[in-house]
Parts: sequence; structure tokens; C-alpha cells
Amino acid sequence: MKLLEAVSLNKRYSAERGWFTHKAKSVQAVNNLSLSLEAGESLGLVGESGCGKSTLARILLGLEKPSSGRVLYRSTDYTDWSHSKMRMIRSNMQMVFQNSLASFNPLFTVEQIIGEPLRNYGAGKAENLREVVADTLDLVGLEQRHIRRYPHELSGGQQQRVGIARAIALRPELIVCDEPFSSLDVTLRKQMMDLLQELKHGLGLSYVFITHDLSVVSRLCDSVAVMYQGGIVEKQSGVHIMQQGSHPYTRTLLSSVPVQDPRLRKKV
Ligand SMILES: Nc1ncnc2c1ncn2[C@@H]1O[C@H](COP(=O)(O)OP(=O)(O)OP(=O)(O)O)[C@@H](O)[C@H]1O
Repeated sequence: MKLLEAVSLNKRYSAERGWFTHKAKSVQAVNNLSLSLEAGESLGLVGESGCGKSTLARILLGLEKPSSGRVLYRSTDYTDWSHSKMRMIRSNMQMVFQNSLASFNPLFTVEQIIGEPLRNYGAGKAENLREVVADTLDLVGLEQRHIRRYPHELSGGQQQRVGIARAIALRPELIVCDEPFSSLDVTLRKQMMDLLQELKHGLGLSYVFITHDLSVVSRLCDSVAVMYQGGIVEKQSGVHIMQQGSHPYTRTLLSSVPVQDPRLRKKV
């Protein structure tokens, strides 16, 4: 069953007139892009800065409208849905941000942050809400004593865990993670990758994981789509992309992945 489908998506931003040319410039952020995600699948979306990854994520989440093309959730076309109508499926699609701290209300405790989507979507009564927040803290590996803390009283890794907890509080089917671990050190990044895998298997979660780093998604995701200039140039299983990635841009990305043993380095 296809959970999510994007069909021939285009997104063009028109910009102000250029200072020198006096011509209206525009940017084709997403260019005739199609993709699909099965229920339970994890898809890595990898590409250089500015290739349109975040724009695509916003379109998939219904936060932005494409210039043309369609987006479908479980075969329901939601491309033209209003913000209020999106609420019907929004509880099933949540997002984890690159910088969770910036997305938190600094006056909210961890409990309030994780409980916010539950309150917004009227999911359960107050006592039940406390229970769900406590369970969610457990799921992301945070101790209960953190529940009364404020965001600035947490480490970077703990903040990202709270960001993930908020995204899974409603037990969505899909989360879109936009560079969620890029500010973390290698050890924490590994812990977070393990956490996402646990949640995928434990909750049957599907996710789209956006990053610059091919080595991260090749280990983490069932399939990897390589994005270049607004389009997908290649899609392969996470296992195969490192060995069989054949598009010239994929090969450029592969050449920048550090390999511990130089004898194993693939010629690109
Ligand atoms: N609201 C907007 N108005 C005009 N141009 C935009 C807007 N949002 C994005 N763009 C442009 O669209 C292109 C794609 O941007 P986007 O943020 O989607 O790329 P990205 O791959 O996510 O980059 P990064 O990895 O650096 O976050 C860029 O050229 C960007 O400047």
C-alpha cells in the first residue's frame, strides 16, 4: 500500500527583479519530481544544499503548495486542501526539524512541548495526556525527570530527542526529518539513528530522512533517492546505493564519503 505519492511535482519561486538585469528572476526549486513511499518504508533524500530538499518536504507535509503536480496520502489527493482541511491527515504526518530548540516555545516545559500536538488535536483528556507524554519520553530514551525541564536546560542530543518525541506523540504513520542530526557529534548521531530504527520497528513508523550525507541514509534507510537541481536522478536501496550508485552526481557524492580502509575505496 502506498502511503505517500508525489506525482510530477514542480515548484517555482518568483523573486524580485534583479538589480542589474531588471528581469524578473525565478527559481525552479522542485523540477518534475515523482516519488512514492510504502507504508513502513524509510526513504533517504540526499542532495547538495539548495537542490530543493526542504521545499519538497514542505510540499509533502502540505505546508506549501506545488506550482503543479499532485501529492497523495493513502491514495487521497490533498494537493489543494486548505490548512484546516489538512488537519484531517496532519496528525498522521509530523516533522522533525534540524534545530529543534528553535522550534520549541522557550516558555514551555518538556511536558508541554510533547503534549502540544496532543492538545491541538484533542487527543485524550488531561490525565491520559500525561500518561502519553510519559510513555513517549520512554520511547525516545529520555528519563522522566526531564519532564519539568525547559528546552535550554537540555543538551543538544536531548533537545533532538524531545523534537522526535513531539513528532511521534500522536503516533503518526509518517515523519519527515529535515537534517535532524546535522548539529550533533558522531556518537550522538549514531544514537539518534539507532533510535529512529527502533521507532520504525516498534511503532511501524515510515519516514523521509533528508540530509546532505549519503553515508548516513545508506545505513539508515530502506531506499535512498538522490536529488539534484530539483529532481530525483537516482533511487536505489540503501544497501546498493554505495556500491551501485551510477548517476554522475551520485558518484560525486560517493567520492566524498570517508572510507576507513583506503583499499576499499571505490574508484569514481
Ligand atoms: N520561499 C522561497 N522563496 C524563494 N526562493 C526559495 C524559497 N524557498 C527556497 N527557495 C529557493 O529554492 C531553492 C531550493 O531551496 P531548499 O531550501 O528547498 O533547498 P535545500 O536542498 O533544502 O537546501 P539546504 O540543504 O541548504 O537546506 C534554493 O535556490 C532556494 O533559494
